[in-house]
Amino acid sequence: MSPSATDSESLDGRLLFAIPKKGRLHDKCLELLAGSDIQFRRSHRLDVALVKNLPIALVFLPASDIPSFVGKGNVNLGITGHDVILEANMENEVAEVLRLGFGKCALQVQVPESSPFKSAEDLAGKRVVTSFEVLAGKHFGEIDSRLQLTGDAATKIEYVGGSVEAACALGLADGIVDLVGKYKSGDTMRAAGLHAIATILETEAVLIKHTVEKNAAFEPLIQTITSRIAGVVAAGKYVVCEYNIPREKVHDATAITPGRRAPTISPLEDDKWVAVSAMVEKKNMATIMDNLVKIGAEDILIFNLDNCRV
Ligand SMILES: Nc1ncnc2c1ncn2[C@@H]1O[C@H](COP(=O)(O)OP(=O)(O)OP(=O)(O)O)[C@@H](O)[C@H]1O
Ligand SMILES: O=P(O)(O)OC[C@H]1O[C@H](OP(=O)(O)OP(=O)(O)O)[C@H](O)[C@@H]1O
Repeated sequence: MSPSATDSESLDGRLLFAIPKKGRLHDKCLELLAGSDIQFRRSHRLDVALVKNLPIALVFLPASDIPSFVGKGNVNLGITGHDVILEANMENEVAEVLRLGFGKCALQVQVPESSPFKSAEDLAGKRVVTSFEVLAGKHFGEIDSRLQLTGDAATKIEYVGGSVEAACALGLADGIVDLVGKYKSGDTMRAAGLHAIATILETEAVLIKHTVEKNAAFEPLIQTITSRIAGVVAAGKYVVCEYNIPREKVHDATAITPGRRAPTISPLEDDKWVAVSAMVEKKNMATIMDNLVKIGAEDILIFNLDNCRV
């Protein structure tokens, strides 16, 4: 009989890799796994999936539980938000191996547009609702102690599991602490008639590993997985830019497209011209092309990368 993911013996010798089972990070994690050629089939409703081509088992968990699973060594590796690591107080138990460039958002203090409170200090002593009671508690704890607000005068932090943005309209809170997406950011906040008055933390998804020796035997496999995932992340971040430029402009061209180490410069049949090839950050692509045109570059081409190791 072939091993099943529910058969705990089949997990022996496998590195356990925790993946968010739903929510904002889930789909991006599946893209990373596919790009890293980590092949698996997850049976309906099962939260453990054996990887077919590597000695790994994927464990699908809520993003907020992953820091403590990794921190306590129940799983070896995981992907989650930097914010939830701090919220779980696991920053000393897990090592952040790689930033993944998605799940970018900010944990912000928000109040109704019409609120008289203009800063987190104004809100101190009032009612604050959040899913991040540790981080919000630390933030307002510091303000309270600075403003000497103690006992009944201290800020009242109340936990809710979701839909935090509704708390002010429902009369439960004077302000909230919640995440605001970095791209197309603030839709939820604006729809709820709120605006941000302070930022507690900027965060993105990270690859994390257990810090203690429990991982020693898996270290070579962790290196392989990290290198593959880093390749997928870099391939999403960079494009290759190729163009022709008069030879006397090579110096200017190199300043515009320095590449990661140096641009590749190749001769053309016309010896007054050279071809240049360099990796550039996707987000700067349009400006770089504008600047190349200005110095006389021609035939500028941009190529997406499927994968890379840089
Ligand atoms: N709007 C957003 N834009 C980008 N990243 C986000 C956003 N909201 C949350 N994240 C990131 O995704 C992580 C998981 O958030 P998400 O709301 O998906 O949680 P979840 O595990 O689905 O929880 P829930 O049980 O509340 O649905 C957050 O900790 C944060 O790092
Ligand atoms: O700035 P935006 O892109 O609008 O995203 C922000 C919202 O996303 C998250 O909640 P999510 O939608 O995951 O659901 P939740 O309220 O159940 O946590 C977060 O808690 C905000 O409410």
